[in-house]
Amino acid sequence: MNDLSLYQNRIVVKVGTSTLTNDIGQSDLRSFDRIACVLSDIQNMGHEIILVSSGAIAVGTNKLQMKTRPASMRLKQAAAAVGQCRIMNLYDKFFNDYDKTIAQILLNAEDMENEEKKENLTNTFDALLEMDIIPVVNENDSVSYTEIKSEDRLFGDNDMLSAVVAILCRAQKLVILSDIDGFYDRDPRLHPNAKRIERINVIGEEVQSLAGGAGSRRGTGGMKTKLQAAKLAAAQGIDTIITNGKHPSALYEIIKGGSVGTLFAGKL
Ligand SMILES: Nc1ncnc2c1ncn2[C@@H]1O[C@H](COP(=O)(O)OP(=O)(O)O)[C@@H](O)[C@H]1O
Ligand SMILES: N[C@@H](CCC(=O)OP(=O)(O)O)C(=O)O
Repeated sequence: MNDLSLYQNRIVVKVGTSTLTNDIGQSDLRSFDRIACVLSDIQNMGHEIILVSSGAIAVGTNKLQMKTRPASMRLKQAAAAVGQCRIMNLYDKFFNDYDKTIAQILLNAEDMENEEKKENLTNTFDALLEMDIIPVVNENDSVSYTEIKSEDRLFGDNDMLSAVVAILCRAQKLVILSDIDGFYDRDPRLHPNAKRIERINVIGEEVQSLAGGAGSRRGTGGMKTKLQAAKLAAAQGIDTIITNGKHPSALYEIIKGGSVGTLFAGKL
């Protein structure tokens, strides 16, 4: 393949905190299991899968029996360090049930700014995928937590991280599993009559004005960062689909090119 083409069978799937934890902040084990099952099955169908997973801070907060998400950066980073172990342990357990091997990759914005590091990362992803291993990616929160620090959140949200990974790995599709069925003409939590939009070809100002912030205490970024991510991916020809993480079986339709959630069409 030449340098600009995409791997037709390569998919990056991003899953948010609100899909991996329940309303009282505990790990949603059924959700971990469903995601592991569908991704393993899709890999068995010949697709290459990269999973970008949030959840480290929320799961760490719970494991440390902190009553609420910590406010200080040092405690958030400590919670992330604890929670990252826990989520990898859960993924390992569930993927193992489906006979799959996973690998952990933790990244920071700086890793993307350095050509040598980028090349090392690409080589690692390619080698893992060649061996049918499913990489599980998160931001390396304990080293630099840009989500807390950066005002514009250009990299610091895992929505953006998933787009950056999709571009780095030249994936054909980016699927963002959220706590909502897709992108609506208004935030459905605030406007019950909001309508889901099936397809968006251009992410201009008009579309951006429809996006609100996070819908739950557990999610961060909301639709704003998902649009930023979709826009970044679209510019490299990558399709982004936003759909509900409670029903990851939607991925079967998505790989067939069916209409699920909201499609942001990639355009070069
Ligand atoms: N136009 C919109 N369409 C759909 N959801 C929206 C929109 N604007 C804001 N939202 C909010 O974005 C939330 C999803 O983002 P987020 O809270 O970051 O969750 P997650 O971590 O699961 O991705 C929804 O629950 C919803 O309340
Ligand atoms: N790196 C952080 C995730 C931050 C984040 O973007 O969360 P989310 O909005 O749930 O995708 C963590 O693992 O807790």
